[in-house]
Amino acid sequence: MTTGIQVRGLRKDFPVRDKGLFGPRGTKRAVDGLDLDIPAGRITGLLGLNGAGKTTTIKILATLLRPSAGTVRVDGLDTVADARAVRRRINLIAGGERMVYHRMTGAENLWYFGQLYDVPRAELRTRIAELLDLVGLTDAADTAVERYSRGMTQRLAIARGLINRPAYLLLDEPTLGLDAPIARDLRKVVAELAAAGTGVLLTSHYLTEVEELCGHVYVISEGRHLAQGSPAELKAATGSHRTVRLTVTNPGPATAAVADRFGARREPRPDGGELLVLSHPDDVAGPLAAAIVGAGGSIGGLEIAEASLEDAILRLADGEARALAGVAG
Ligand SMILES: Nc1ncnc2c1ncn2[C@@H]1O[C@H](COP(=O)(O)OP(=O)(O)OP(=O)(O)O)[C@@H](O)[C@H]1O
Repeated sequence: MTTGIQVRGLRKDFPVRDKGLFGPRGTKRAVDGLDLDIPAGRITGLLGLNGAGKTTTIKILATLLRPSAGTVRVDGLDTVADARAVRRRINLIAGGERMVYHRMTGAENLWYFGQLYDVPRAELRTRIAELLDLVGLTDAADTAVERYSRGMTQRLAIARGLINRPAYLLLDEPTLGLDAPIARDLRKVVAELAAAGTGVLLTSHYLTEVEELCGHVYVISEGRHLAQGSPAELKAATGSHRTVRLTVTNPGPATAAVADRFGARREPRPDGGELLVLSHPDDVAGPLAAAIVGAGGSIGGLEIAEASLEDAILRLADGEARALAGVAG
């Protein structure tokens, strides 16, 4: 049996009316021929630009929407033909959406969703206790959700997403609006689940989160594939480099020549010093500093900023905007 989630040629068209309720009918293509592979035991990222179609894709994977064309297979099962069996294998946690019932207590919600996911009753009671403990809601188990804070509600949504011990977990902005310590705990739980074999698909606007968790990332734009690779590969492919900032307190012609030789930009400082800024794929901070000292320069400060996935995505977005506008990159 093939394991993992395979998305092939996925397309989703939504019917829309151009002008108001009685305007001409048209279609909005939200997803346009996507191929994705989400293996078990890994965290795969899905990042998007320009109304990318991430939420639509995730809803199709979760069997909540039918594709207009293409297929999604979960451990070989089709999300349309075998929807029930697929639902037992997957679960969805969406930040910012109403995933739980506000009139019920936390424990009642988990009981309800546990039954919906066919969790055996004998197992359900202990499972609920474990999950409430995991998300720090044991003390609030019997409080109605309408009295929960936003963070507590989101934590309950996380417990709900794990109630059926899903083989695949779909996370759509799971840390949206969460306090930093809770977001950090959630990242830890997700990493542990993946290490234990769960396949995870993660979308997040917090790119440091994606960079920390995801081994492989797909970048999509307007429903189409734009790029894929590990965060390191995406950074390399887009030329996103680490940046070195070195302050020379006594700049002169000799240090300027060194800066030019390394291709560093020189920025005068109000105190008479000079800031050298250099982006480079290699670790050049040491050689640059040594050459400056060798040329009689004194170093007032040295900062190294690692290239981030955010830089890479911004570069991809920029390239995409140029392509859309017909400007040569
Ligand atoms: N039910 C719908 N009817 C018509 N158009 C829709 C519908 N749902 C989504 N769209 C459109 O499809 C495109 C993709 O939407 P989707 O919500 O999947 O994107 P997204 O990548 O999740 O975006 P965001 O990051 O802003 O949440 C958008 O242009 C959106 O307006």
